[in-house]
Amino acid sequence: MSDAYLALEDGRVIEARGRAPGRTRGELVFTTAYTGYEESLTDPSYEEQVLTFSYPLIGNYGVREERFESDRVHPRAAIAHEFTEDVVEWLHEEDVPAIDHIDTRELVTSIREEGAMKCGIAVGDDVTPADAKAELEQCKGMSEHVDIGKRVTTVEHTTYGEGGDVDVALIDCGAKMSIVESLVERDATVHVLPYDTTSEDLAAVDPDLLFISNGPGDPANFEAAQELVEAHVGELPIAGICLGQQVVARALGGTTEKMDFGHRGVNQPVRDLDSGKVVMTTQNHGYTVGEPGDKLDVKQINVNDDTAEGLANEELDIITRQYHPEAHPGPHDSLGFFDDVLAMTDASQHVVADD
Ligand SMILES: NC(=O)CC[C@H](N)C(=O)O
Repeated sequence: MSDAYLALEDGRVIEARGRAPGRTRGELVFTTAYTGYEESLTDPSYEEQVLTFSYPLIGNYGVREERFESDRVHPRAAIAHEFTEDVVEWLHEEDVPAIDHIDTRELVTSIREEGAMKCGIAVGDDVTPADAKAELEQCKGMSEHVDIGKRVTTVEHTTYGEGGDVDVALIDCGAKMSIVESLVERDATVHVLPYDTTSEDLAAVDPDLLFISNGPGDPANFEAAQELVEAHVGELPIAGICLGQQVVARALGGTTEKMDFGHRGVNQPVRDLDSGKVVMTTQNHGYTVGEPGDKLDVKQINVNDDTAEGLANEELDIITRQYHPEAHPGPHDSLGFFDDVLAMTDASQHVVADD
């Protein structure tokens, strides 16, 4: 008998050691990041997912709030080969089930071979394999979480960096705090606005730049953000990170598709097609832009699988990234993205589209 079970969509039930109790379900994914567990666990893009760490020891440098990317833990459960007491205590307080003493190498291989899959987890003194299976049966696919934006967005307009040089409207589809900080550090005033902000709401802010944030789930479920991009393209410079890139692409006639197991880690190589330069990037996504549409050019690609990592339209003042240039966690290679984005707000550079 064990005190923790993980039921997988492929029919297996795996025994583990229970570290934080509870019963839950979600899409089982993995990250290869070897640092940054505080940032990953508080990244809103992990909402409705169960996060497996492929790095075997998680928690070796403690838990500090100043590293958090949001005010709570977002994955529904966490899995590692070994969690330290610090992390276990934190997940316990946050009511997030955690399991370890599990063969994560084998689990990650299964996800790579079979794709991200639904799972159910049951942790506690009296749990049985049937409890984990019952959770699995109730697990929805990612795209079925149509209201996912509501659970991760700000409720009201919040301003950071008052009195800055430019006003950025950041549509919060589940934004990481370090995106806000990266802009404020560069003297922007950041208006964090709800995911369902309308054009009328945006007019009240009168921003110099429209920025669509990262966020969880299927970009097709962020219709309001897509409509904002459609309404303001050519009139405002537009930027996007991760889900933001996907939303911008969809708004301009592009398509998005689900990947088999996604990209999650801090060493994803990306090639810039103009310069030929390769940078290491932080990533966390399960969807990707398929066709960019005829208004956007693919400017950067993933070295491993050629998927679109950066899109742009210089005349319309649009730049997006599939990866996370804010680098929390991860390498600082692409922090210059924020300078490029803010440079678009320079009126002398901004050409208004005439179609
Ligand atoms: N980090 C993100 O913004 C993730 C984007 C989207 N939810 C995906 O999984 O592809």
